[in-house]
Amino acid sequence: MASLLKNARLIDPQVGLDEVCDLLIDEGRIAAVGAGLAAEGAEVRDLAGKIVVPGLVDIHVHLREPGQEHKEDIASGTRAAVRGGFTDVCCMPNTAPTIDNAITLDYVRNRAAQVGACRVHVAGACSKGLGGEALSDMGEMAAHGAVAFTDDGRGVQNAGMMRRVMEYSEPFGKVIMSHCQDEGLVDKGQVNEGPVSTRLGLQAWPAAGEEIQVMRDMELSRLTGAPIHIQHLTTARGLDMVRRGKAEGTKVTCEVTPHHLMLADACIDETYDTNLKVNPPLRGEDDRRALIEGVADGTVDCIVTDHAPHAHHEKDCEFELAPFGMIGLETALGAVVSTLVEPGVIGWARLVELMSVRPRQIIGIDRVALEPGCRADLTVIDPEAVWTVTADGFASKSSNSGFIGRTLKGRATDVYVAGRAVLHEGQLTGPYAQGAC
Ligand SMILES: NC(=O)N[C@@H](CC(=O)O)C(=O)O
Ligand SMILES: [Zn+2]
Ligand SMILES: [Zn+2]
Repeated sequence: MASLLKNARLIDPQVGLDEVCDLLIDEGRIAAVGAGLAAEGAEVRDLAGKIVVPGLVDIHVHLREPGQEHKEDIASGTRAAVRGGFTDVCCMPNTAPTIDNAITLDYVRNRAAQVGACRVHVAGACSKGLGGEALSDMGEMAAHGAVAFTDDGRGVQNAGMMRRVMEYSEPFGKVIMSHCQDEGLVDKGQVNEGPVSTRLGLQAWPAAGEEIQVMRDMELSRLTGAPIHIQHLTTARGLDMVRRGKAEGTKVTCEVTPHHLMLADACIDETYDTNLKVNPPLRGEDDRRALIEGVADGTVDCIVTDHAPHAHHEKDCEFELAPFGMIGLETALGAVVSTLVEPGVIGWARLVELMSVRPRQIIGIDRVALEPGCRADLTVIDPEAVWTVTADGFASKSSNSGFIGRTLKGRATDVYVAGRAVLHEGQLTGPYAQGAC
């Protein structure tokens, strides 16, 4: 059945749209956009006060399937994504077994087509078992639908190996995503190296442990011609390197997470809250502010959650023993609206670029715009919704969020995938997007 969304503020910088009008969905596509639309037989929804944007896309999530389904699985992770307002996610290959071959990749894509609540794109590994030594089956994975390659969870340690990854993958036209971490420098670092690591008496994870690989991978991109996407960038200097690289024409893009934009290492003081143990670590206040500037000035290409679920018993231990990572799918939009849009750091159009337009471009999936003919993958946002994050309120199997107890403004109320409401007035509906991608 056709759906007519009336009186919403439609925002899409791709087509220069920011106005209150109507949008008609028919047969999975946008049929019309304009004022005073009518459609016989259509379900009519009054969305006065709401914002409608091209569906949000998170290109860095960990769905944990196969192998770690006690933390998350494709069904629960994509439900969390939809609750957070996302129509698409791109999942990382650090599963068990690693997604480093076409068979495991097929498994994830087929499973997502059966139980996924939204579209699922898959990043394959660069190296076998994330070992950093032997190339993965990149060609076969590209042929079977991988959208990117990354050893996320680990940095590729050997520069020669990273060069081979870039050279080998280049003909497949897939972006290499880089988790920048020099293991020699970082060693068993737990928190950012600085006053906080000293105060807490925890082993330090220095900024240089990240920046050295940011610089190295941009140089290797220049050498090979392969595009490089810097994952979860956290430092002011790293951001400057990307800024300069872009000015020089390097094929570099970068992402930041809501937690690195909103939280700093000082938050860990006294609490030793293991939910704040993430990789890369929460940095100092100066780095945090620099990242916000990078988001505002266009250096940062996109915002991703790095949704990294871990079970309660795994995080409920000494800081040093806890795994790195926090969940983020269900809090990302509220965190971005509260930290960036509400204070006027960015406007809504820039949010759409950061969370919808650029992510699609980086992983090379179809453009979605608010114009007739486009696929109706849409997110409806209540910009005035004020809500408090609670440990028992997640659709995710895990609740290791660093935002628990915080009050956020802005929340997705409805999500359409191919014209189907997979989230309706805040409720997950199912049936899910079959055969997604
Ligand atoms: N970010 C994290 O702290 N953890 C991620 C790995 C990663 O993204 O590097 C995980 O898989 O748990
Ligand atoms: Zn990572
Ligand atoms: Zn990650």
